[in-house]
Amino acid sequence: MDTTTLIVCTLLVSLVMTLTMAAMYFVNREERYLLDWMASGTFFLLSNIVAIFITFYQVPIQLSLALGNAFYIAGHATIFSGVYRCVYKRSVWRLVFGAIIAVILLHFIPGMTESVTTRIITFYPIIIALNVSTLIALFKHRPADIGRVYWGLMAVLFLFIMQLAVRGGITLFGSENLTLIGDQFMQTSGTLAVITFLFLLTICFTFIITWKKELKLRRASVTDYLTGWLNRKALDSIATREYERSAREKTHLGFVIIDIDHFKRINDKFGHCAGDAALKKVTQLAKEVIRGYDNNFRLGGEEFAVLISDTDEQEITEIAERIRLRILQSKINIDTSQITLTVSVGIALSTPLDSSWHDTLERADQALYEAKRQGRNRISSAAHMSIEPQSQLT
Ligand SMILES: Nc1nc2c(ncn2[C@@H]2O[C@H](COP(=O)(O)OP(=O)(O)OP(=O)(O)O)[C@@H](O)[C@H]2O)c(=O)[nH]1
Repeated sequence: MDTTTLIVCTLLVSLVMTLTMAAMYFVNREERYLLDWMASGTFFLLSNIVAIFITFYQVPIQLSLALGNAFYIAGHATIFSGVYRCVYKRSVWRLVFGAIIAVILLHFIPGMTESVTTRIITFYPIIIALNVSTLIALFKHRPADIGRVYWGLMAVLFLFIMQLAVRGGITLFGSENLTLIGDQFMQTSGTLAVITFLFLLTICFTFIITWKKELKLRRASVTDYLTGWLNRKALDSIATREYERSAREKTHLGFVIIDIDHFKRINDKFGHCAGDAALKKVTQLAKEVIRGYDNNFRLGGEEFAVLISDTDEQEITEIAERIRLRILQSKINIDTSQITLTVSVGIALSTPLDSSWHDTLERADQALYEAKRQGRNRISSAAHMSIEPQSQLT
């Protein structure tokens, strides 16, 4: 393939990458790493525009090469900065500017403009280092739900690094006098590798953003927007799963149901918005004393539940008491006032008589109403009440 066709093909793929990232950013404004990847496509595009100028016009060769290579390496640096921002929420644009300036300055070293081999030996390690850094950043950051999404991008980066290493090795250790065919082969294979790389990068980036969006939607569909606690839909699937596990492992599943006392008075006195803020604060306080792996749900209104797996009466009572005391001992700011809220708590453990988790929850609910009946701001346990599981009642 002739040089011009290759450059035009690379230019078009860079353009597609830039426009795809721009379109993605247009509909996902909060995902700012898309701007880095859009900049990456733009840098690759600019490096190809410079290559076209070098091919067709009499331009100052040293400056053109410096700019072309600086843009090309900036393209790789912004892939890294986008990935870094995507997984660590931090920008590394200083590195991008540093790379651009370093590459431009390196072109003023004597011999750099004249020798392709010197340029390959100088710049390949920089490109490899940037892509290895991207790979490491992805590899080190693998939260369970999203990690899989990065495997495709990691594979593409790995293959690109490998071909760079091989081509760099051939240049370094191969024949000193590259033939014209050898030269053309190196050039053609190198440019085709870049075209494939940019094409696959665009697919991987699009996949990452689409999947992240999908996960966000899935999470939102099971989360209560006000408190951030899980909603009833989530309760259904998580409680079913945990109940079946506890039955299999012959352990107890526990429910702690929390209900804010006299919450209606807060709404009546301070208004619904203040009531919302109080609900948020109460759930934050409770969360501080709930273990990270326990699931917490908003059942509706001012009623909440904590689902505790593999537990016993003593442990569940301690958790309930920690929640009650944390809320009781905290001052909650509403408008200019500071108020203290109390909660009533009902607890229940699953028993062999339960036919499903609904029975356990029902008993915890009845225990809660017992706590209310006894004067509120207290814990009541289904174990100390003679409540039959709902499914046993006729
Ligand atoms: N601000 C706000 N209030 C809510 C929300 N959901 C339910 N409520 C209010 O919570 C109050 C619950 O009142 P009640 O069921 O009478 O219970 P209570 O006043 O807490 O009294 P006890 O539970 O018997 O101690 C009602 O006034 C509801 O309007 C919400 O999302 N935001």
